[in-house]
Amino acid sequence: MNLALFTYHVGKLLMGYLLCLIFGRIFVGATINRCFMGTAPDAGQLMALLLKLSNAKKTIEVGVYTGYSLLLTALNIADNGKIVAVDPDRKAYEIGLPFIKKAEVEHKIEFIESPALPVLDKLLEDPWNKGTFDFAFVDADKHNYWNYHERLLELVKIGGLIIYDNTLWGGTVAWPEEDVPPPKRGIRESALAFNKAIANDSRVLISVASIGDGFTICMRAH
Ligand SMILES: C[S@@+](CC[C@H](N)C(=O)[O-])C[C@H]1O[C@@H](n2cnc3c(N)ncnc32)[C@H](O)[C@@H]1O
Ligand SMILES: O=c1cc(-c2ccc(O)cc2)oc2c(O)c(O)ccc12
Repeated sequence: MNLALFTYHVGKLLMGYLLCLIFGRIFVGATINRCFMGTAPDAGQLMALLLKLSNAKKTIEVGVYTGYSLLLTALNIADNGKIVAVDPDRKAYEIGLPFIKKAEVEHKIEFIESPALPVLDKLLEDPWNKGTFDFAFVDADKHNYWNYHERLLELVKIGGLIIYDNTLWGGTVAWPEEDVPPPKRGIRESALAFNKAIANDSRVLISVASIGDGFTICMRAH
């Protein structure tokens, strides 16, 4: 990577970070210093379309943060639809909660403050949950995506959808490792391993949409 490109990327990151701090303080009264973590709006639009097209009612979200994708899901499922939304960070969820309330969709959400793996395992203990979810969205700790995949495949119905965010990780999955800034290398490795594994998984059909930060759209085939 040449120096100009590197300076451009670092400058963009610093400017985004500063704007997050300033606007977070002014508008929300709290420091939202990781606002870059929200799902990209173009990817969000695709997700809204898929929720509507698939007529999703019973859904799971792994990784809520301040609730952009959660609100989007709540707005695009039926009024009697449900979202099991899991994140260990309740404080972040509570920053977005006033917007969820204003949109009058809070009744669709069961927020569970916890890491997701034990919650998914608990759901799987009840055989009535197996094969009953229409839709799942995964946007959490990237090194656990395969662990989520194994569990979610048992929870979603045949024909149900699972979307994984950040599977292109800023495009770095296609770069030579030496061009990738060291802080991005760990998640890049996880993304590469996940992408390879899911591409070889005969239980699913997938499409990697190069939208936002990379959306792997996955349908349980059998
Ligand atoms: C990228 S953010 C989610 C963004 C959100 N989907 C949106 O559109 O605004 C990632 C979230 O994953 C959560 N997270 C990290 N480890 C987790 C885990 N083990 N289980 C569930 N959520 C986790 C973090 O607390 C963080 O809120
Ligand atoms: O920069 C990030 C970091 C994450 C992230 C890292 C570690 C975790 O346990 C959870 C999330 O997620 C991101 C993300 O989803 C995104 O769209 C952009 C950036 C990041």
